[in-house]
Amino acid sequence: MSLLAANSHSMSEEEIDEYSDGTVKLRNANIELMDQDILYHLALGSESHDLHEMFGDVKFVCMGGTPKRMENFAHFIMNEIGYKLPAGTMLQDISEFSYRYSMYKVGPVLCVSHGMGAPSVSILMHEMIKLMYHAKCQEPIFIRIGTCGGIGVEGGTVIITEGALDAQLRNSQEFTILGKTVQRPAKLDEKLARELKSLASHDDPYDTIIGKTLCTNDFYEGQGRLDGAFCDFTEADKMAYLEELRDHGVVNIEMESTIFAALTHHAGIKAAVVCVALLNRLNGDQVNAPKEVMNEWQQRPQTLVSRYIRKVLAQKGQLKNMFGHQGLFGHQGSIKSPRRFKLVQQESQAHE
Ligand SMILES: O=P(O)(O)O[C@H]1O[C@H](CO)[C@@H](O)[C@H]1O
Ligand SMILES: O=c1cc[nH]c(=O)[nH]1
Repeated sequence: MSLLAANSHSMSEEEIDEYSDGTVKLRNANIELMDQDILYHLALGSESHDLHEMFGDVKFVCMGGTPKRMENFAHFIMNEIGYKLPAGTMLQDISEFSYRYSMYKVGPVLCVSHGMGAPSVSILMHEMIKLMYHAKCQEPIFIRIGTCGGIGVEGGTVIITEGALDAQLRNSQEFTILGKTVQRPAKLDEKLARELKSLASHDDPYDTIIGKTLCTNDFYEGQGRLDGAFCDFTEADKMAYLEELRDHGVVNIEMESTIFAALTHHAGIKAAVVCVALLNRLNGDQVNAPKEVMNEWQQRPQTLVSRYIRKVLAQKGQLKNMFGHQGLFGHQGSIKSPRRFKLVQQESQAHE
């Protein structure tokens, strides 16, 4: 009998949406049969760390391209939800020794950097979904907090993705598995997108809109820029392409939404993408807003997501309960076998 047939946890496309206990299930029966599962790029392991103890309370997984943005978000959300670290402790990058991604935990919120583009996000998503599984997290929600180029929208506009399209305008992500092409739907949670939109305030000094997002594998030629190292098309070609995208309902371009949507959907995890536009691509290609302005713009998706997290926690009556929680320092202390943890670190360093 094949491994998949032998294991009741391998799930069909229909079943995965209907699991009843709220925990994340894996579509891979192999994992349960392994002695240990090393989440190599996170510097964590299912035997070396007590993942349930460390991450079992996670409800929100927020991701964005850069380690600094996610560290800032961790500090921001800590303040927003009134989470207190134990005296004398500070936020730590849990995945520091992977030298790949950064991860900060603030109570029920995990803040993780994902790097640029589909391959980087794909590796992280496999390990994050497995982390949710090992930790037995209940119905975690994944949100990407990103930046993008706007199409017909001004820099500083916040854009919630209602449909993620690949470079051929398909609402899916293409994978090559064992040499074969596989398409998986790039589905985000529509209700979550609407709920996020509803949390935009009339008092916000910027627009928050919902629209389709184009996801490319490149920042330059792939996004129709004239300012890459190479360019074999004219400005008129570029403008015709951007107008075509606009006619299709596309309001922004970035580089991770389809893989993020496809893998969360495949795992039965609700997800959303919220980005801020750094420029209006109809007006140019260079990202040239002053640093301070861009920093303030990048805060905007974080503010929207924090309103959502606060709302959910308030509904659960958990906004104030967090003061008594075990802080991050406590979680860092949940390594089951320090020796194994050292090995994971050494292995990570050896692959640097
Ligand atoms: O701001 P982040 O999250 O990194 O995302 C956007 O910025 C990068 C390009 O500058 C791409 O990864 C794109 O998707
Ligand atoms: O134009 C842009 C800006 C940010 N990120 C992108 O992928 N494209």
